[in-house]
Amino acid sequence: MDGEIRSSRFKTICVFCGSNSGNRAVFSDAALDLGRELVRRRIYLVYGGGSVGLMGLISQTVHVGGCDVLGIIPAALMPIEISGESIGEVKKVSDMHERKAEMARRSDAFIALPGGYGTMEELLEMITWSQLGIHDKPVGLLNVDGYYNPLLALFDKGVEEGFIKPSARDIVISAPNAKELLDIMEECSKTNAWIGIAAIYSTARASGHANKLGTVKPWLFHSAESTLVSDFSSHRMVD
Ligand SMILES: CC(C)=CCNc1ncnc2c1ncn2[C@@H]1O[C@H](COP(=O)(O)O)[C@@H](O)[C@H]1O
Repeated sequence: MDGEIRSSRFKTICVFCGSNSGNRAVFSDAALDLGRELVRRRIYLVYGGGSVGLMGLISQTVHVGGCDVLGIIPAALMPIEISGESIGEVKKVSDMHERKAEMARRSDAFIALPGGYGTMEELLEMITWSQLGIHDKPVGLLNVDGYYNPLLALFDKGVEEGFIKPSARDIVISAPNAKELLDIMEECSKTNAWIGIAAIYSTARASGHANKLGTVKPWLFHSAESTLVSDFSSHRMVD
């Protein structure tokens, strides 16, 4: 990563990630790298509010880099022996449901790093809310060292077996590293047609023609799904 500061279309991104660090350094490295990439683009972080696992690594990196960090944490997880010392601003909420709604309301986009059930549940909920038109914000998956390949294969199986619409499969934007993921998400959010653009990117990546994407006309791919109204248009960091 170069040190150059870049502006971003996103003011705030919510990152879902493991409360553990995983068994291999590649996962910690990816959390630190995503944190640095957010700082480089001057993007605020919304996260689960703990200092354990990958959550702690990314929040520390963004905070030290000088960008705002907002942890949203249910009262039951607040004791320091459970979640560790929180970093930056902390908002206490009553339960996990309120936490997710608050995270979604305050963010312009979502990214999932590797994690366990908690991370997968948060990711799946944001995908589902996008499918239902509850929000229209990009959902990114940082597929570190292929960690999420089995989940992506399950999504493909869902399409093949008729449980997931092909257009809904493209809600998830995945990439192997933070820079590539954020570049694609920024490109996709330029118009409301990001679902269509994401599909073009994934097809181009698969065929090795990603460098020709500069010729894509975003308006060609405007999808009906993308015009649905968002309940979460407000994204101020502080009430
Ligand atoms: C009781 C207990 C095990 C607490 C561990 N400490 C935690 N502190 C804060 N948020 C957490 C914690 N464990 C899970 N989460 C929530 O679940 C997600 C991660 O779960 P997981 O590690 O992927 O599955 C986080 O994004 C967070 O929203």
